[in-house]
Amino acid sequence: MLVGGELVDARGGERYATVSPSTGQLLAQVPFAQKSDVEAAVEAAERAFPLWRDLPLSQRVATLRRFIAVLEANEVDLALLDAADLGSPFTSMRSDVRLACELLDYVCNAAGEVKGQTLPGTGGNWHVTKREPYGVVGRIIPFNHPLMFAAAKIGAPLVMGNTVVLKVPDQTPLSSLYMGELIRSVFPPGVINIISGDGRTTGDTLVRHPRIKRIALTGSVETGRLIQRAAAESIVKHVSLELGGKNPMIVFADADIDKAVEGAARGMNFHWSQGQSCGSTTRLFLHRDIHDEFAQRLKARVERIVIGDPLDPATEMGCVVSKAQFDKSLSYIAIGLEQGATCLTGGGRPTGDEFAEGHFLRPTIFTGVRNDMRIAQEEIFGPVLSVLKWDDEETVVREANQVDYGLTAAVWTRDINKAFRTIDRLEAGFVWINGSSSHYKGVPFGGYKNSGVDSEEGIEELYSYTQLKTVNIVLG
Ligand SMILES: NC(=O)C1=CN([C@@H]2O[C@H](COP(=O)(O)OP(=O)(O)OC[C@H]3O[C@@H](n4cnc5c(N)ncnc54)[C@H](O)[C@@H]3O)[C@@H](O)[C@H]2O)C=CC1
Ligand SMILES: O=Cc1ccc(S(=O)(=O)O)cc1
Repeated sequence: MLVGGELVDARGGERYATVSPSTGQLLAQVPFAQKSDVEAAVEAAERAFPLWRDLPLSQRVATLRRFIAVLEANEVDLALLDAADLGSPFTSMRSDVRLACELLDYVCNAAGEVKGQTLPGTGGNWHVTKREPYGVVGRIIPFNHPLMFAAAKIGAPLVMGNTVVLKVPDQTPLSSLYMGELIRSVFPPGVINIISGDGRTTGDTLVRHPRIKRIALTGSVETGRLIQRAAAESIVKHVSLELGGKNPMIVFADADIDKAVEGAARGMNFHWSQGQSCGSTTRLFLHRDIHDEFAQRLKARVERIVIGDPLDPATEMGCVVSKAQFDKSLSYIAIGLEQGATCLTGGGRPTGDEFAEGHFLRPTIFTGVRNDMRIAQEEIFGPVLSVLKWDDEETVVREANQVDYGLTAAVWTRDINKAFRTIDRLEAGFVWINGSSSHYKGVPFGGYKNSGVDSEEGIEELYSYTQLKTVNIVLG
């Protein structure tokens, strides 16, 4: 782990194993941070804060640019670690490293735009606002895009003058820990601290720390709720949450079918993460007139996806991260069948000796899904797509909204009026018209309803790592 500029173990020597999801082999024993280790990381971040805060913005930006250069120079190694630890394809993990660099580049460019205001004077007085960092920020990330989240999600708090304690994912810690080694000499000691461990001890201690006012989580709804409660039991905190999704993609009969079939396959992120991305469009609403043809074309499309060894550059889809995620997907496949849906393709492990040891699953499509079925309501976080048939606009919008989540949604039509009418009524924070899956530089991403609080990736994220101070200059 990286604490106060030093590479350290847990003080008591506690470690846990991280295992390859594609072969079952032990990859490494990594430090398991206990309460005293979290305390040490927070103290190091507190010590580093005044100097980092007082650096001119240009110097903080220059430091982040050196960080980007280190990531770029180590793209292959970082991507290999993620492919080995997570099971996603090496080529996708290379693009994750580049995405992290792009997101960091945006943060560097946008930082100067985070400004205060001058307000109309009262009685000759002046009133100005300024933005100040919080101090130490606690940043907690999930397993599914390990390096991308570890690198990109520390950009905004750091550039705004905060120091950070980053809690890396339990299941996929290797790339984040290696990143700590690589950036040790880039940042002044204690500005960025990187700790590994679990949620219950390591994460919870960070969340409850009485001198951390600002906590940010990317993770599940369940963890988001636990964190809101734990934070509130400690002090009053600013908690931002990027959580799960059960995201609808609505295809009208007039859509460009070739593009929409590709959009549905890409929207599931089979290629990027075996469906383990919270923005995945996992509920596909097809208009009755195009349903059968669309479903057949999508089946053919996903059956062409090359499943294989995550380390092989030719692999398009790897395996899911753990036995727990594998079993979860299989149990939802069983539930889908039990509740009367039809498995159009997939439904289990691919055949072949090379898939016997790993957590490999075929891309799975269910048709005949009703909106009240569990596979239409609950986040599976695996390669399982639910297809629902629709007839009228009002019903499809109601059903699309009839879930507890509200992260992303997609609408496919050639009619701009239909498109806007529909997106205006969809309860989701990030909506595509004739698109899916993509994130765009500087464009905010965040959820409605149980999918989160606040947004990231746009200027609002930078503001969210500042607190507002109003200064009254009394002249009158
Ligand atoms: N909205 C978004 O941008 C994204 C959301 N996600 C969501 O993340 C979930 C999958 O990732 P997982 O790693 O399984 O999520 P998770 O919620 O189990 O864990 C996420 C992180 O929170 C930590 N954690 C767990 N319990 C904690 C506690 N009580 N206190 C403090 N920290 C705790 C974990 O150690 C881990 O580092 C899915 O629900 C997915 O939708 C994933 C990626 C992006
Ligand atoms: O920052 C880019 C980003 C954020 C979230 C996701 S997903 O939620 O896992 O889809 C992907 C990329």
